[in-house]
Amino acid sequence: MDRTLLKKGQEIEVQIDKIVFGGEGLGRYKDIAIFVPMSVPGDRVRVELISVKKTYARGLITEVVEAGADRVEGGRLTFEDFHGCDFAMLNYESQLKYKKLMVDEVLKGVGRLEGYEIADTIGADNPTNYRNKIIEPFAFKGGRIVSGFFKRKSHEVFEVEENLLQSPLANKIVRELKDILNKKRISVYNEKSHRGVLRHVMVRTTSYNEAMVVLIVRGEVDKKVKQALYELRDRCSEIKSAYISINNRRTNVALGDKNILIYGKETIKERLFDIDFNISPTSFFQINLEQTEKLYSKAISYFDDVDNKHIVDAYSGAGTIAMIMSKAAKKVYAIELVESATRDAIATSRENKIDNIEFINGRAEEKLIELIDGGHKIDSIIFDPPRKGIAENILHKVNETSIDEIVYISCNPSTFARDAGILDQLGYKLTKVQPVDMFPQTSHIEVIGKFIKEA
Ligand SMILES: C[S@@+](CC[C@H](N)C(=O)[O-])C[C@H]1O[C@@H](n2cnc3c(N)ncnc32)[C@H](O)[C@@H]1O
Repeated sequence: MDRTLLKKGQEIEVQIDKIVFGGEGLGRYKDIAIFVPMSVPGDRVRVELISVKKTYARGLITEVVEAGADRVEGGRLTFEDFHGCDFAMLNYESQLKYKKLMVDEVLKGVGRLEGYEIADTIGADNPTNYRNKIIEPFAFKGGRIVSGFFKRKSHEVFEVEENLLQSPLANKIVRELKDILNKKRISVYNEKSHRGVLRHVMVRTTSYNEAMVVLIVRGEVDKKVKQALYELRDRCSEIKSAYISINNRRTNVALGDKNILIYGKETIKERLFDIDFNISPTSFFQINLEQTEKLYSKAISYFDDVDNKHIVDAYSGAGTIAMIMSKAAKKVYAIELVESATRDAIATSRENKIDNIEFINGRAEEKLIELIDGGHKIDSIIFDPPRKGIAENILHKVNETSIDEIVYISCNPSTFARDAGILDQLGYKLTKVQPVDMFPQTSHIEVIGKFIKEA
């Protein structure tokens, strides 16, 4: 078919055949691939085309003509209807099923891998209100300060009364904060003019029902903004730590360079495996506590034997995995780039009298190489890098050693698949893969892989 027959803005009817990596449904119109966000296999949908390319087009649903079996009921159609959750149109069991299929597909497609065992996705008992950290942008709309999430592919803020993924405590704090800010009539940052004050709010909540609030502003520590945080504490006694973060840059990154403690403690604590971990505003901490316990247990079970071993925890964040493994290991090296995270980890280890971890602050691509070049004994490595994956020089360096076991946790299956492909070429075979649903209602998925060097 001549694709020029398709035009942006046109409405067509499509049968959805599958969900592809990234979470969109895929169907065909004549011989053109049509990607349809928020659709499920078996759906027959009317879509309005929002872009038309040479070999494919993308359309947004205007009507579900016939619903696929995995679709939830309730007549909701859009990303906004589902509070910005791009997988919430699927019932929960099906989310888990498609996540496993997506991981498998990307391992075969990107990594060209085969011969591994892939387990069913580990699901959550609580697939809503699980997030312990939220960051919401502010906007000024209809004469009011609002906050929420950005609409799909736009910078227009969409507000919801009770966010589906946030903890009830975070929902309450954000609601009270907006009420206070509206009464104080503090200006909202405008990214075009680079003027105005309020940019984002970040709230971390814990299983102790405590919270940290970080108000991110342009300018300086203003009296009115400070006052707003004090009034917020009067309304929400759960807040144990409050910061103002100054972000004067033209950037999409929320947190600024200067984070100033306004009241309370510098860190809040969260408990995992009987350890209370310190968390600063800028330190990484997994956002879903229930699933983190399952993720770490499974990852650690992938090691043949930890007892008395020398382990590297590369990309170690606030030191969670290192500290859990230190109970059985002889020594753990914890390598982390962000200074506050290393500082938090050191404080946690002291408070818990853990003395067999060496905390190394710096880039894994330099510090791990130094460890290896320094001749330190290393039996196994656990990697848990950010979305961009592991720097390639690390994988080549590891290959020069006698380390024959690697466990790799990833929040991005496509870079995981790329790195697994490189490891495969080096002789490290991917033997087992475990998808873990850290992000229910969204198409994001965490994976754990075990690699063994062939003798
Ligand atoms: C996905 S988090 C994992 C943290 C930790 N393992 C956990 O489960 O909480 C990735 C961590 O890698 C850190 N990081 C990012 N780039 C890095 C680099 N080049 N070298 C070392 N750490 C890095 C981030 O600051 C973050 O703490």
